[in-house]
Parts: sequence; C-alpha cells; structure tokens
Amino acid sequence: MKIALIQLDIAFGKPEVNYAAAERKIREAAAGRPDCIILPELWTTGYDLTRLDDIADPGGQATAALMSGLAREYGVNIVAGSIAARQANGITNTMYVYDRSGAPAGEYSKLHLFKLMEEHLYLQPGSAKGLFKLDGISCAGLICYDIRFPEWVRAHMAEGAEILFISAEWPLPRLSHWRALLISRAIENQCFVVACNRVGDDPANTFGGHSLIIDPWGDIVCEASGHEEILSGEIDLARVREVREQIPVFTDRRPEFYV
Ligand SMILES: O=C(O)CCC(=O)C(=O)O
Repeated sequence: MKIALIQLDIAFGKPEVNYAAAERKIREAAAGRPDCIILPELWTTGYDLTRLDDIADPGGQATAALMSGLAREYGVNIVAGSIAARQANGITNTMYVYDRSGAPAGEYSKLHLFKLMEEHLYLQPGSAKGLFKLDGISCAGLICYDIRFPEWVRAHMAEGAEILFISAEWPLPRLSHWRALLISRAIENQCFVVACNRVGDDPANTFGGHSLIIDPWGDIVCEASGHEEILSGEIDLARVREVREQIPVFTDRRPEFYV
C-alpha cells in the first residue's frame, strides 16, 4: 500500500484558501498513484477557534463534496484529515474518510479535546471509535492529542485494526513527544502508524511537521522535514502479521487485570 501524507501549512481562518491549497496538493500527490492520501488536523480553518461559528463547515458538506470528488476522480482512498464541522450538538473536530469510489468510509470526532489550546471551550467532544476499512484493511483514525491516551488507541487496535492514521496540528516545542508517542503506539500495538502533521505558524503556535510512517516494529519507514511537503511511503501489511506472531502481545494480554 502506497501512502501520501500531505504536510500542509494552513491559512489561519481562511477555508477558501485552504480548500484550494489542499485540492492542489491532492492532485499533485495523486500523480504518484498512491493507494491512500492523508491530510492534517483542522486543515480548513486551523485553530481559529473564536471564529468557528462563522467558518466551520456545516455537516462537513463542503469538505465531503471536494474530497469525495477527488477520491472518485483519482480512484484513491482519502483520510481527509479533520475539519471543524458544524453538527446538531455544536462544532466538532471531525475526521472524514472516503474510499476509492468517493463513498464515505468512516468518520471520527476527536474524543480528547486539548485544553492547552482551548479546544474544550469551542468544540464538542466525540463519543465513538474511529474504525473503518480501506481496501478491506481494518484501520483506525484518531486525532492529535488522542495519541497521549494509549488506552484509547488500544481500544481500537484490540478490534483488529492494522493501520493507525493520525491527523495532527502538533506544536514544534513538543516534537520529541510527537515522535516518542507515535513510535510507542506502533510498537505496543504492532501496527503501522501513519501520522500527518501540519507546518507553519498561527498567532499562538509554531507547528513541527515531521509527519511519519512507522512500521509495527517501531522502525521509521519515512519522515518529513519541518517544511511543506508531500511525504510518500510504502507499507506491507504482511509485516503486521509477522510481528504479531513473533511477539503475541494481543493474545498475551490480561485485560481482566487492567481495570
Ligand atoms: O498533546 C500535545 O502536545 C499536542 C496536542 C495538540 O496540539 C492537539 O490535540 O491539537
């Protein structure tokens, strides 16, 4: 499976600019004929939280129209990062996933809102897992701060997911945490981790880039720089089965003692 990670800079609070940039980058990435493309977190608005009432995408519909159309046009799966979506219960930080036919394949709203960046003041948390299938492969999709909650990641991987997709806006000062947490999630869950971060600045933060693909042994398949780029890497799902057979963590678990 060939994966392209679109490590974008994001124009603060300017969805029209960001939709145009993401479309350009997806067309560029699609030329390399990937099986799957992933975008970062909140890529339509950035963290312009105080203006979300005006700029959130109602029901994710504008995002769906663009992403589903591109997925169908290029016959590529798209993990469309996350966006601020206006829902009946308020605004959520929601990841939408489309398969090669452009059909919705999954949806996940960020469960753990990040207080350090005031998400809890403007967003409603999700309440369901981010499990979906792409080309018959079981996948999980989570968002940024979620990677600090190994029990939430495990809840997904224990249901058989083999690839963990992460969309993020992870700040530069904690880049060492980003790498260590992602490598740990890959090792402990014996899965591929595909993690797409943004770059650039907003009024409060500088974001670190260094999007990554990590294999189920914890080795880095590929890693981006701190600048805008399309990172491309190939994964072989047989590696998940090999590592899970060699060290059978999932069958050796004793969950009855973990509560
Ligand atoms: O956990 C962190 O250090 C960063 C999390 C974050 O930036 C987010 O969830 O948006």
